[in-house]
Amino acid sequence: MTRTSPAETPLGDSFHVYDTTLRDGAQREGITYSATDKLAVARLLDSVGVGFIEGGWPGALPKDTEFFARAAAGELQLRHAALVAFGATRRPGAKAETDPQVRALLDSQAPVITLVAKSDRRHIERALRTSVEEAAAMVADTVSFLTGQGRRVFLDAEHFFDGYAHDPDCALRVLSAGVEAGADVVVLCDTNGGQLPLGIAKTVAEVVERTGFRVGIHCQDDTACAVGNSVAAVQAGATHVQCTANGYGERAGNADLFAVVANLVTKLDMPVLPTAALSELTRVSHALAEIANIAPDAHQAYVGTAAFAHKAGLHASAIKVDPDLYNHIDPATVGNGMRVLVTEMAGRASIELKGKELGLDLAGQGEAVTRTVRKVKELEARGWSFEAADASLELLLRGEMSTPDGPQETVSPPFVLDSYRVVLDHRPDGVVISEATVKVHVGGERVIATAEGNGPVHALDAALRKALLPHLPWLASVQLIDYKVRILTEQHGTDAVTRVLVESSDGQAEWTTVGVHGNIVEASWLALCDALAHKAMRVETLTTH
Ligand SMILES: CC(=O)SCCNC(=O)CCNC(=O)[C@H](O)C(C)(C)COP(=O)(O)OP(=O)(O)OC[C@H]1O[C@@H](n2cnc3c(N)ncnc32)[C@H](O)[C@@H]1OP(=O)(O)O
Ligand SMILES: CC(=O)C(=O)O
Repeated sequence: MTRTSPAETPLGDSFHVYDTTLRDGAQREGITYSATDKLAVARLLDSVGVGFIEGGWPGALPKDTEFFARAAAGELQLRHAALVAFGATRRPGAKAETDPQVRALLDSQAPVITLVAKSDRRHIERALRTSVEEAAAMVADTVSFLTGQGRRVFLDAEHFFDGYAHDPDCALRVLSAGVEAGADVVVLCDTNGGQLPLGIAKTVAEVVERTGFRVGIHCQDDTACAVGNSVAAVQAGATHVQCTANGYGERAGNADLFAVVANLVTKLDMPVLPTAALSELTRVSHALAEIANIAPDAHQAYVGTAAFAHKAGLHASAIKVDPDLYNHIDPATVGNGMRVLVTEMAGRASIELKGKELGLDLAGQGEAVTRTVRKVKELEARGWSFEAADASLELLLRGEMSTPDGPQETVSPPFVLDSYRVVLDHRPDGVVISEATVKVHVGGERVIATAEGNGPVHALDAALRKALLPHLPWLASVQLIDYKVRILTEQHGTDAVTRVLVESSDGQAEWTTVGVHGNIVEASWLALCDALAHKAMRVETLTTH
């Protein structure tokens, strides 16, 4: 693996998208990548065409050493990116060629090496306990040793912005030492993440003008401005931007790769990724969250599942006319999609758009739409919530729709409840068992069934299945895959109501239903009944069309 610059990317070596998920991203609390995870992350990052992938710090972390060894042995074939090893310069007073950490960088066989160097006088004197002259010599010696060995070298100037504000000559001296010794890019790091966009832009522009060096940017997110700071730096002249997937990183994180590149491409018209890659961003962001074992952030800009989800009725009414009126870009550009949420904030347009999303023909259904809006608002005021329960909403809307002949098209329930009873049995041996009996009318018969379960809802579900299965064979494929309970104390003070969301699957589709009641078992029952009614409706639609 000898590539030292990005391949097959529109801007080639003139602009660098540099990813440090595997080094700085791994510094986030809660992330621990194995070497195998790292290889998988690198492949995904390469698939979206980032120019450089910083794999870690060989010699400092055994897993990183293993990652580079496995990459060099052929386990990592990168199509676009060049692989980078990260590490520190030689120690004060040492020789670069014999410093074990510098040797480990060389041994990693990475074609590109990023060296971190302190550029703030206070850090040099207090943390490194050395002089500015020696700090510059540490940089110069290490860069020239590594470039002499045929490696491309970038220099991460740690604490640059704070250091430049405190003592600009010292900060620039460190940069000059790197460039004069052969470093290609000096990366100005906002290590403490305390900067704001205007300040970043001013300093970057000033450094570019004063030095003429190729400048990169590395922003931490401690002011929640890492993405804005990175974009501002690029606008001010930086041609190398360091980011991490989903903004993973130490403390509050780093600049989010996906937001930074999407901003550069869609707002500044800079083709920093291969053309086809942009529409892969959402998929890759979620896949990387999976490997990091972190739930994807639904509200993440561009790639979150809620990034283009519209809840307010006024928004929906304009979106009905033209989605561009409330979307800052076409969501498909980044591989995402638009959704309309139906809640108490819905208006008629929200229901019309949701109906379209659900494949319902609402032409001539103006009254049904109005009634549905009213019902949703009334129900939500009592604790129901439809935004995550499309299946219950669809049943409600269909229930309000008229047929061409006039009468309402009621969604015929697959069974009619006579009664149910649940008892809890605390046995002498301490085992607690629930037992449920259901009495239902199904297929023209009255059926009674009893079953046990480890909780009341489990027992109820088991008894209902027992009663219905002989009459509704499709039930065998329906599984309850998620069950969420929320106690809504705010609704009635001490008289709390319970909201239950049930997610079901038949192996092909997944759907969510909701039930609300003062009693948790009844709330669960209502959600369960909607789940079966929704499946029955789909079975009926399939058999009648
Ligand atoms: C801003 C950033 O995020 S940079 C990336 C930081 N990442 C990490 O620290 C993760 C990996 N780190 C490690 O595994 C360990 O800290 C190691 C292997 C690098 C060093 O471990 P140790 O030798 O035990 O030293 P320790 O971590 O206590 O202190 C770091 C040493 O490096 C020195 N140092 C710090 N920055 C630099 C630098 N840019 N160049 C050279 N030396 C440096 C410190 O002065 C300190 O020296 P000292 O041991 O003489 O006091
Ligand atoms: C190099 C780096 O990670 C920083 O300065 O924040």
